[in-house]
Amino acid sequence: MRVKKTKEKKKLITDDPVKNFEKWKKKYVEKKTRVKKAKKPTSKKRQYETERENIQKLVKKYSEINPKEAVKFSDFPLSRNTLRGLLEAQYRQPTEIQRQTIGFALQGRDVLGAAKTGSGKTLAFLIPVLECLYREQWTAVDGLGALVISPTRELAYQTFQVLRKVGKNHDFSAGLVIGGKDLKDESDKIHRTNIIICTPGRLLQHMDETSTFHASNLHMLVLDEADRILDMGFADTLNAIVENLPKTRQTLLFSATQTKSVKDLARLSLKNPEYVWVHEQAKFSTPATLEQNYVVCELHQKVDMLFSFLRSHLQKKIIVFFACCKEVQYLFRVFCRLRPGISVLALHGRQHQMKRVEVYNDFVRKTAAVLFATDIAARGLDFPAVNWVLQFDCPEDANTYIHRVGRTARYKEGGEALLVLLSSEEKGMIAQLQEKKVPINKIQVNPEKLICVQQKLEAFLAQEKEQKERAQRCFVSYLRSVFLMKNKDVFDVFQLKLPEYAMSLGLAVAPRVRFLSKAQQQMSGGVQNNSIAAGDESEDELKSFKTQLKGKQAESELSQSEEDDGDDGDDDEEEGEKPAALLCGSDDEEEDDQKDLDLLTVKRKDVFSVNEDSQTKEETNAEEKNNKQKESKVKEAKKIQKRNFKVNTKTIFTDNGEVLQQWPPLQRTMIPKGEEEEEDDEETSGINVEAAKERLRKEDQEFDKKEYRSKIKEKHREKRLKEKAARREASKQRKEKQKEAADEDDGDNDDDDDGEEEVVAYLSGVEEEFDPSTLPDPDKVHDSDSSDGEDSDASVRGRKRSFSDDSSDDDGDDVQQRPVVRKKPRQESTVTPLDTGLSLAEDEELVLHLLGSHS
Ligand SMILES: Nc1ncnc2c1ncn2[C@@H]1O[C@H](COP(=O)(O)OP(=O)(O)OP(=O)(O)O)[C@@H](O)[C@H]1O
Repeated sequence: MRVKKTKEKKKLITDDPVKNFEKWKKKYVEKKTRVKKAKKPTSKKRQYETERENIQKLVKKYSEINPKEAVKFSDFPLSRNTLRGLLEAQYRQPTEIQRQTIGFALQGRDVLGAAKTGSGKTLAFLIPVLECLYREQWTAVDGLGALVISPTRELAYQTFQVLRKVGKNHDFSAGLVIGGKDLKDESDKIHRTNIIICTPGRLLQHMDETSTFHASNLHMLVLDEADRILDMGFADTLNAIVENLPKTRQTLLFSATQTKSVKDLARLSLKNPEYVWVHEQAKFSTPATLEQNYVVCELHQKVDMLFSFLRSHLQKKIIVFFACCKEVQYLFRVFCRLRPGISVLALHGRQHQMKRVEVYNDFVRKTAAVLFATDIAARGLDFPAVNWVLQFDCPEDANTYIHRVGRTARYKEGGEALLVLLSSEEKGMIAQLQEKKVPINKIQVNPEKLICVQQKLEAFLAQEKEQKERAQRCFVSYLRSVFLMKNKDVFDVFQLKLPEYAMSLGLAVAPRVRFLSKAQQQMSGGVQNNSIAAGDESEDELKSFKTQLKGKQAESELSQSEEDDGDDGDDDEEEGEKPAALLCGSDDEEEDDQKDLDLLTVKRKDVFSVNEDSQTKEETNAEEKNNKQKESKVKEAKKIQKRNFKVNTKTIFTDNGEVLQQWPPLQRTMIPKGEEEEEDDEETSGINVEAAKERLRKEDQEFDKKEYRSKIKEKHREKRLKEKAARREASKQRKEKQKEAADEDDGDNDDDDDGEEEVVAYLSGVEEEFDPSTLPDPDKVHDSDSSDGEDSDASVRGRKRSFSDDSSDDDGDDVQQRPVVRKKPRQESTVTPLDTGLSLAEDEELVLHLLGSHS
């Protein structure tokens, strides 16, 4: 049946193809328009609606989140893009802090999260950030939606990298806003950025200076290392930032050492925040996989100890923490030269941004290396597989200790930490650590295993003045950092043995540390009286020093120190005095370092000029005073010069009463003594400019005269030589003619020998007036191009040899050059005709007779 039907159909088609085509076409067009109609409007709507439906579904689930049941990230109501990002970055299961905080954050609650170092706090806030903007369907035109503030550039950079990895499937734009980068470039893009990871100083700078930048739409604010950002160092900056943010935002605070200060939290206007202390009930506040020890040693043993430690841990990845930049700078350099057998890197706040990133990436990649660092590397940095953290200098407090050691033993890995303490620091520091639940054991250093490097350092310093200056700055800077520490139970600068410490750095003598002697004076209460007596020190110095002694100031400087733009007091000082350095990441270390050796100067507390009034007044007063002083000194000097005073004169007499000058040494002049007009001027070390000019003028004249005379002499000499050569040539020609006439075989070489030296001298002396006609005939016997007497002797010797030994190989050239001469034996050329006293005819007869008788 079926076969029959198809046959009939085929027949129909073949019967009327046009009809069939029309029919098919009609059907096709109908179908196409139907599909078009059905597809076009609904597809757009559906996509939009699907997204909204998805979001609604997710939001509905928020209230059902049970952290205990969340084993995988997919157990949380997260967007598909976020889940894909996590999976692609190999994050499958949430850590404890992530499990406990993500739910609250998704629900829109303010969160205070605390968990041990290396426990995954970064993702605990980045996931809610992504979800928040996804929920709002954020786009570029909406501007800034979420803000993450980090205390250091390196940490901001690291967080930015994690965000890029996890959030790569979303369409939001993210930006890294930190100091040391091109401000203009940032300004151009910042208004289109949805998520900003930043350091506080740079963010505030944009808020102040970039007109297109505003944060009025901000939905979420995150403070990473919140306790650090909320402490005094950033207080003013943070207050200013918060003022620019909308109050309706959600705020998340994370740290391993979370603040509970109500006052701090009030500043952020948190609304009913959720406290999440993951390890509150834990026995210890540091990772369980971390082994911690400390040693007590003398200050002057520390460098040897560090070197010995490195020598015995060559295959490890180590971070060494120091108290200040200049220690890192000096010890990094000398350790590179000491070649401990492991690569040494340095990271501190005085490096240019490019260098900082380079070092950071370098250390991330390396499997065995040691990084010398200040506390800019103490918080948050996630260098993979660090085996050891060595604290060369005692940390400021227990919290700093916890963050420093937290650079190892991260996320289930193991690690070791060693703290080096001075005996004066031991009691106070260990008590603090115990209070913070840090398990730490005391171990001993084996003195026999210590490698002494002092002599090598001394040798380096003897070779390089720059290194010596670095050592001096390191010395002063360390003492200053100890001096400025708040906790005086732990840090007592007056207990330190300074000469020994200086020697351990390779210095022969301990540099003078003025702030210490002044502090001592002040402690003994004698500063007021002494300040008047000490006439050599300016009032400004004294004033700045007094301010320095005020604890509050020091505190602020120290806490400020961790910000990326500087990590010890010096850096802040640099920033304060040169705001430009903050913008371009300037590294003007030498100039600033010099100050260390001189005097401890006050650093600015309010780096961002929030409390401008009182402070700037003080500063401008001091500046004005300084300028006035400088001006008056210049004026005074000019006055002295005008009055022709003799300044700085020191006269020493010999036993015989003759005047001796020791310093400055007498300047030797070309002018004979008798000609000097103002000879007595030289007795002074001051300079009489007019007299000096006059003397220079005379010396120039004298020099010109001498030059002129020598040129004239030279010309005369040339003339004489030319004449001589011409005479010689004439006599040669005459002789040749005579010889031709007298005897064909007569030789003519002898004269040339004595003149050869002079010819050479002539050629080299006055090249421009060279006259080829003065040269000896090249066809004659001349075998030497020699230009000195010795060579010309040699040529003579060579010629003699060639005459005496024709077959000699050595003289082959001579043989070729002088075929004619060699045919004639030298003796024959000297035979003179015998004078018989007869006539020519008689002589002929006599010869014939003799020949006849002889034959
Ligand atoms: N869910 C996860 N699964 C696997 N690894 C994770 C997870 N979360 C975080 N990590 C890894 O753990 C390490 C530490 O994470 P993170 O830097 O966020 O710790 P942290 O708590 O912020 O440390 P710190 O207190 O020192 O800042 C990182 O290498 C990170 O990749």
